[in-house]
Amino acid sequence: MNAACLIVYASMTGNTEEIACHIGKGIEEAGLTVVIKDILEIDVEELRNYDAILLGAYTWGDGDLPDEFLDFYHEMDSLDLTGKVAAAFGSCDSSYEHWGRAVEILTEKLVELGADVVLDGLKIDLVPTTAELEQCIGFGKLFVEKSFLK
Ligand SMILES: Cc1cc2nc3c(=O)[nH]c(=O)nc-3n(C[C@H](O)[C@H](O)[C@H](O)COP(=O)(O)O)c2cc1C
Repeated sequence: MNAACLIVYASMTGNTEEIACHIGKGIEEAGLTVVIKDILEIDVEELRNYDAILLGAYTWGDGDLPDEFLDFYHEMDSLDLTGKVAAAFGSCDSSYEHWGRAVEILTEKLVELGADVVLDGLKIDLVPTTAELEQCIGFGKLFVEKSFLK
């Protein structure tokens, strides 16, 4: 397998970043290479270079995407993601009414642009526990299995 995999995340206090890194670990353990980028260091055009795209964001405001994700989110509309596999993830807080809504917003955008979303979005409450970090690794492995080992 030599599929190219990209993880893009937004993280204010580090939780979603930690989730991203562990999903990346799972993808690598499943045999693929992965590039992990902060939302602030990527241009939307780069998505064209990858076969697999995972987008991660914490939920902000009242069930919103983080502000730093908004430009990228709107610029994504110039892309056709048909033929690519994808998934979304993020840290959130179940004490809020719109729990992890950002994960759903990203999933909906990926579907709208034609990507094949192979897994339900992964929502982790606040700081991931050791068990949840294992779950993130498992999510990465399952993503590869569902995407490339069918
Ligand atoms: C002002 C504010 C608004 C938030 N709104 C929501 C929300 O609507 N839904 C939710 O699930 N979490 C919400 N959160 C919780 C964050 O998503 C949560 O703290 C998350 O762990 C932050 O992830 P990060 O470490 O990757 O930045 C909010 C947090 C803050 C500070």
